[in-house]
Amino acid sequence: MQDNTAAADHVDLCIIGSGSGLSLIDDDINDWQIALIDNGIGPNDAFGGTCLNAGCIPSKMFSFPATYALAPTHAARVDVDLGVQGIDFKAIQARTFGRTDAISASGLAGLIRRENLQVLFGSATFVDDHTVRVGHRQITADRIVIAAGSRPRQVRAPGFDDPYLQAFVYTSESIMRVEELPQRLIILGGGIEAVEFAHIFAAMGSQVSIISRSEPLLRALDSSVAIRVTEELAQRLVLRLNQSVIGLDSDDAGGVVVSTQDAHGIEYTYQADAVLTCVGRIPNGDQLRVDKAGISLDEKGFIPVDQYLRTSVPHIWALGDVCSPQMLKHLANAQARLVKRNLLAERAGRPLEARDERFVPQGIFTEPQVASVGATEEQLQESGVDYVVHVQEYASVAYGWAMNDIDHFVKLLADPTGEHLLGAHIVGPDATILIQPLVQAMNLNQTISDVAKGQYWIHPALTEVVENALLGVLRVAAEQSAAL
Ligand SMILES: Cc1cc2nc3c(=O)[nH]c(=O)nc-3n(C[C@H](O)[C@H](O)[C@H](O)COP(=O)(O)OP(=O)(O)OC[C@H]3O[C@@H](n4cnc5c(N)ncnc54)[C@H](O)[C@@H]3O)c2cc1C
Ligand SMILES: NC(=O)c1ccc[n+]([C@@H]2O[C@H](COP(=O)([O-])OP(=O)(O)OC[C@H]3O[C@@H](n4cnc5c(N)ncnc54)[C@H](O)[C@@H]3O)[C@@H](O)[C@H]2O)c1
Repeated sequence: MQDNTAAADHVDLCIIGSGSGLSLIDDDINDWQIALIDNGIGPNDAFGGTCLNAGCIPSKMFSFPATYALAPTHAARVDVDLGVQGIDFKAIQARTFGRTDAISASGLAGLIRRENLQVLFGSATFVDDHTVRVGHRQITADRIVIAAGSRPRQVRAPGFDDPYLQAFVYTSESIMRVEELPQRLIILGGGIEAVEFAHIFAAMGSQVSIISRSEPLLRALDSSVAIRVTEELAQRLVLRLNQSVIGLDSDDAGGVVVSTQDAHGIEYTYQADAVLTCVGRIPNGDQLRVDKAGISLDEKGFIPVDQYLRTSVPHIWALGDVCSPQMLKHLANAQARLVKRNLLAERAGRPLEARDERFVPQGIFTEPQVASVGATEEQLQESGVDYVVHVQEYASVAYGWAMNDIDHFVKLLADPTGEHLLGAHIVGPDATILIQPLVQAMNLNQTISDVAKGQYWIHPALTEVVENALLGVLRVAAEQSAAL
């Protein structure tokens, strides 16, 4: 990576982080001198952030072929006898990283050609609110954007800091580049990464066990969805729930032993060839010395930002995982677009634009797929908001019959008048696609009636389950108000 010491030490804009921060750089700000600082992702110190190098994109390039491995089970439901001859893990690795590494390299090469941009490789720390240090350079900037992302949380238990044992421990940044497919893989954690990687590695041929300190998996989701996913994964994987990890040791056969303890103090041991930690991510603000710029982190380590994505220091902005607990790429991208518009607005003396993050959807690419937007039923109950609920089974529509689906559903939560959705949760095939009209309805303030009745729904496509879910929740609301 270029570290051009002849370049100016004062710039108009300094960006920390080459993930979503990269999209700030385009021809609209060609008249600004820009510094972009990045310290790289994963074992290769890859340029371009998490999504491209170790997150959304490679993990989905693994999970798509993994889903084929379940085709025999799905096919058997509709009287087709399929066999999987095998999955070529090395070929999937080569195809995935052949593509993402090339995009990372060409993206960097394209940036370096920009005359108004200097790219600095290393870890940025603040010296004061206008000055950032990277290696031996100090860059002063009129404005700074912090887009430094997050990193995997480490497990704190005896053995996890042992250099010999660390060779067996992987995170999302290293597991997809593992030299050999582990025969026995233990995944620690019960969240999104855990269920996505469990699906991938079980399909590739590893014996996968998930160890989670709570129950069900995906506990932050609507509980009916979380329970459904947990039940289905339990049919294919070993689940050890409600157990806390208390240690890691070597075994006599060249592997490792993970020790756990349950709520009653009973201890268990599990042998593995590799351990993947999926116990959450830590925002990287703590490594930036933001206090030197006059910024304090919140109690969870995020950089606080206002409705315009400005930090407490008006010329320092933040976006993405470093300031957003949801940690989702489509949110980081939207924030980068907003920061860009606000930088231009400020330059032109126009009013700033506020963010709208009421209805940020989420898709989880395990088997079964999950998608959700808005409130869960538990959140509505906790906050005392009145609601009506309707669950529409895939099995209730013609395409669900064609699939012979018996397990999956769309769950809608609406205000008691049946006018607007409060939450939508889907578990089952193509959930991440089926949710989109509901995301649209909530973000564009469309009524349930308009979305359900104001358009043609293709017959007999699976989207009819969404249409019927909308009609169903309208019916429940009407019945409830008639009963009052
Ligand atoms: C396995 C996995 C799968 C995921 N799948 C999905 C998905 O399917 N859908 C989805 O929406 N989201 C997904 N995510 C989340 C998504 O990847 C992140 O929300 C998103 O990439 C965050 O973007 P960002 O720009 O905030 O941070 P990043 O893309 O991480 O960019 C931050 C950059 O800053 C650099 N940096 C950090 N500290 C410093 C410093 N001090 N100095 C200089 N540079 C620094 C880092 O090296 C990095 O390049 C996934 C995440 C993981 C781990
Ligand atoms: N498809 C997607 O959108 C996608 C995919 C992967 C990751 N991500 C993003 O990345 C972020 C991180 O994912 P994740 O699965 O690591 O986090 P998560 O917050 O979804 O799950 C973390 C899990 O680790 C457990 N945990 C936390 N601390 C622990 C400890 N000390 N010991 C044992 N268990 C512990 C939690 O109980 C939870 O089950 C998420 O916020 C998510 O938005 C998104």
